Amino acid sequence: MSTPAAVLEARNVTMQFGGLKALADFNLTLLPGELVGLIGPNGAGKTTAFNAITGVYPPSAGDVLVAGERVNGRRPHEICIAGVARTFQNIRLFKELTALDNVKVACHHGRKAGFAGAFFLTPSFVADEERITARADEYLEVMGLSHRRAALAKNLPYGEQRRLEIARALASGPKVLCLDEPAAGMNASEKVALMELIHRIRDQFRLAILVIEHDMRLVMGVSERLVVLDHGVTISQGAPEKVRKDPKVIEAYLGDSYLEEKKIAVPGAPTP
Ligand SMILES: Nc1ncnc2c1ncn2[C@@H]1O[C@H](COP(=O)(O)OP(=O)(O)OP(=O)(O)O)[C@@H](O)[C@H]1O
Repeated sequence: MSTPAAVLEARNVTMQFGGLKALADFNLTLLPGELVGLIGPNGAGKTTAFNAITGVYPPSAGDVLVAGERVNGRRPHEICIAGVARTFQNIRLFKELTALDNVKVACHHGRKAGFAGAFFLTPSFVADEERITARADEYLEVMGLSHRRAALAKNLPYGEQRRLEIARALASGPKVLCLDEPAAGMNASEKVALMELIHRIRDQFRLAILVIEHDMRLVMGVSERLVVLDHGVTISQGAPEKVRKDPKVIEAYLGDSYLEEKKIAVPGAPTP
């Protein structure tokens, strides 16, 4: 049985690459409107969790459900249609297209107009096209990019390219938005502004958002709940103030020397 109203569920999802278990028995339930941070040191399995959820790799074991529907084995675009959109750690825009066209491409999801409509510019095709342009403009506005609508994606400053990726993800009309390090490469004030923006789009579109972010202070400030991975294993989860004090999290991030220095006992660890 799926949890009522959950928009996304991962149940015991495991990703095995040869001898490496990059993700082990990963469980996650996202409700509409929840903003959850997925954190952990380098190589912890965060992107692997995203890849398993969004169909980049089919999970080696376990299930992924979108709005109660099992989506294991579906292709990424099919999972996107089911309601999960994502951005990537390395920006993946159509660099030679304008900002507007980058968003319009995503707005075309599920569009029925065929070749004939496009070739003969039938009235319904033109009306459809206008509606899509208007929608794409709205997403650009939400992300503060209206002034860049005609600019080629490759010519946008880095921070704006990241915001354009989010605009494009929003344009597919998702229930769940997975953001892989959306603030990477930004300066401190850009990061804070982006996190405020992520909060706003969550409220405006009533989205569930799962965000990977390395900046602990930032992600703790923006998320209502955190899930912490280390070596593919979920070592802690809960409210940021609880996770922040969890010795297992401190140990994973900072190593034993920090714990010894601060005299913090790790549950389950042998006493010296
Ligand atoms: N396609 C793959 N084939 C083999 N190993 C992989 C593959 N993808 C990821 N891994 C390995 O799985 C582990 C988890 O990687 P992953 O990228 O998910 O970590 P991460 O938490 O996102 O790290 P980072 O914060 O550095 O991006 C790493 O050891 C990585 O080398």
